[in-house]
Amino acid sequence: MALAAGRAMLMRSGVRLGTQAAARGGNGARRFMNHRVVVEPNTVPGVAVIKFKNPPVNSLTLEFLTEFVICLEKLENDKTFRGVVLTSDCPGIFSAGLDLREMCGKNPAHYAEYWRAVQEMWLKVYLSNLVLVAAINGTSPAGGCLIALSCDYRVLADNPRYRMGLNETLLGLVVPFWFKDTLVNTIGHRASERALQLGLLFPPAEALQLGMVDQVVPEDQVQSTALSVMTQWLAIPDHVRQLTKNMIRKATADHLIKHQEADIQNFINFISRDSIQKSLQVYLENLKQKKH
Ligand SMILES: CCCCC/C=C/C(=O)SCCNC(=O)CCNC(=O)[C@H](O)C(C)(C)COP(=O)(O)OP(=O)(O)OC[C@H]1O[C@@H](n2cnc3c(N)ncnc32)[C@H](O)[C@@H]1OP(=O)(O)O
Repeated sequence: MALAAGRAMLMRSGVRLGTQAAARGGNGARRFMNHRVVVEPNTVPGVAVIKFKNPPVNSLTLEFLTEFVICLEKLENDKTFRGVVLTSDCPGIFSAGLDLREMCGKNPAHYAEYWRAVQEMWLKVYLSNLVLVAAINGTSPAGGCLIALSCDYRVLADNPRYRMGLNETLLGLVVPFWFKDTLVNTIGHRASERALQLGLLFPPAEALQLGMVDQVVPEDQVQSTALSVMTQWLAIPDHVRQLTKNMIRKATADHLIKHQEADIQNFINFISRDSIQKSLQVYLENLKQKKH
C-alpha cells in the first residue's frame, strides 16, 4: 500500500523506477540507481552497499524516504542479497535527520503523508529480514541516528567532529515514542533518559562507551570494517537469525503498528502549533546564519 503510494509519488516527481534503476557498472555488476539512493552490489557475495546521496546533508525528504524504502524492498525481494551496508555519499554527513522543510509551513495533509513515510521507513529498516550494518561515515543527528540505531550493527568513523544522538529537545521537539524505544533498546533506560532530555550528541568515543555504536574505526576503514563484520553475521543461517531478530524486535515495532494512525494525528497536532513552527523556523534560520 505504502509502496504503491510511493511509486505513484515518484512517478509524479519524474523518477522512473524500472529502466532508470538498473545500469551496468564497469565490472559488469548491476548497479541500481535512483536520484538520492545509490545501491551497489559489493565484492562480498550477497551484500549490497546503499549510499545515501541527497546533498547537501542527506536530510530525510519525502522523496528520499520513498526511494530508500523502495530500494530496501527490492533488495529484500531479490534472493541474491542477504545483507546491506548503509553509508553516505555526502562527505562528513551520514544524515542530518528529518528534513526540517517538510515539517515547516506545510498543511496537515502534507504532514500526514510525510510522517507516514517516516514511520514506514523505520518499520522497513527495523524489521528488515536482511542483515543491516551501518557504516557511519559522518555526523548523524536525530532521524539520521534513528536509521543507524535501527540497523543490526554500527561502525562509526573515528572523527571527533562526527556526532551522533537524538537531539530533538534542542529543536523544541518531543521525541516520538518509537524513536525513544529504539534508543532505550540500544543503550538502556538510564542513559536514554539523560541523552534524550538533554538532546545530547555524542562524539565517537562516548558513543562507543554508551553502546550507541559497536565499533569505532579510522575513517578510511569504515566500509571495509562493515563488510568484514557482515561476513560474521552471514555465517548464521538466515532463517534462524531472522526469527531471532523478529522475536527481539517485534514488540517494539508492534507498538507503533498498533498506534500508527494516532501517532500521525499526534504529529500533525504537535507540528502545526504556532510555537513549534516558530522554533523550527528559528532553528533553520540559525543554520543559515552560522555560515555568515
Ligand atoms: C513530533 C516531532 C518529532 C520530530 C522528530 C525529528 C527528528 C529530526 O530528525 S529533526 C532534524 C534534526 N537535525 C538536526 O538538528 C541537524 C541540523 N543540521 C545541522 O546541524 C548541520 O546542517 C549539519 C551538522 C548536519 C551539517 O553542517 P554543515 O556541513 O555546516 O552544513 P549546513 O549547516 O551549512 O547545512 C547545509 C544546508 O542544509 C540545510 N539543512 C541542514 N540540516 C537540515 C535538515 N535537517 N533539514 C533541512 N535542511 C537542513 C541547511 O539549512 C543548509 O541550507 P542552506 O542554508 O539553504 O544551504
